[in-house]
Amino acid sequence: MTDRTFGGRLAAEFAAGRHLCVGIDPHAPLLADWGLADDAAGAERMGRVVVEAAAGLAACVKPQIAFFERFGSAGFAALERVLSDARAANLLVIADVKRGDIGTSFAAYGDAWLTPGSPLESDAMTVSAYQGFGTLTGALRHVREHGKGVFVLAATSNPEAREVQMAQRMDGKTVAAAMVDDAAAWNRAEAPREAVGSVGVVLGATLDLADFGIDTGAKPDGPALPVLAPGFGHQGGRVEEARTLFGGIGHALLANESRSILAGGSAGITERIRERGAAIADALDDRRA
Ligand SMILES: O=C(O)c1cc(=O)[nH]c(=O)n1[C@@H]1O[C@H](COP(=O)(O)O)[C@@H](O)[C@H]1O
Repeated sequence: MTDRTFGGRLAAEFAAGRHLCVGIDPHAPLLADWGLADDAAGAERMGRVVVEAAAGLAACVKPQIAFFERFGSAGFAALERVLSDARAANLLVIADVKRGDIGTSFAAYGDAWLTPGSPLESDAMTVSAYQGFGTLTGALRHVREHGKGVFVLAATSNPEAREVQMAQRMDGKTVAAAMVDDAAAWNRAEAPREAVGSVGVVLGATLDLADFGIDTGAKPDGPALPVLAPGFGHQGGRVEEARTLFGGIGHALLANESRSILAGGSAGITERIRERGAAIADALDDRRA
């Protein structure tokens, strides 16, 4: 295990009992709730307050880029300042960008979000491999060379996902299970001695993963597979059920909550993060990687 890899840094968070990922999703109604304008300055203020509150309590933050992107260049400038605060606070950042494209174009997305020193530098990004796992090569270079991470969409929390993600790939696996297997295989091949891999998957906390052909019975061979699990809180998933939901695949689980933590204004946000962090840590008590 090394803190020069994303997986190593995740392992350190888990060892400290931190499994919570706090979403930074400046929805218009939430900004109103916080007494903030629905503009780039409002989104920046929310982001920076969340970063300050999450430092030391959560494993990571996950800015949802769409809520910044809607303000154009001002939104990206705001996001850069949020990311810079998070780096200064030593908080892991997963950029929720869900990028995917043909390999050459996708590589530019990887460069934007994962190059050390880039204005948008993050520790990990969410990616879509529905154009083929091989298109991810450009981002995987940053995983290998710069200790970055990626989370590949596998079984997402939204109900519309089933028709695509339950479909069969040419090898007979469901698309969702194929993403899980390809991510785990990359970690086994590239970092066999790491306790936790640097390539993870997104699995919704609102799902029965067996429906998607995903085996939750046993821990996959090799490094533990990082699982970013949105869908807790507002979408109905309960952290108290995390072990039942993820079983053997949940050895390196990051539970994301956004609206359930952000709702209610800025007052009390530290307490809400502390409480949600304790709830997920309790639920996974014997699961520390
Ligand atoms: O990749 C994601 O983060 C993601 C995948 C998924 O399957 N479901 C999902 O809700 N998300 C994101 O996770 C966050 C969930 O927000 P809340 O429902 O407010 O907790 C949003 O930013 C979503 O875009």
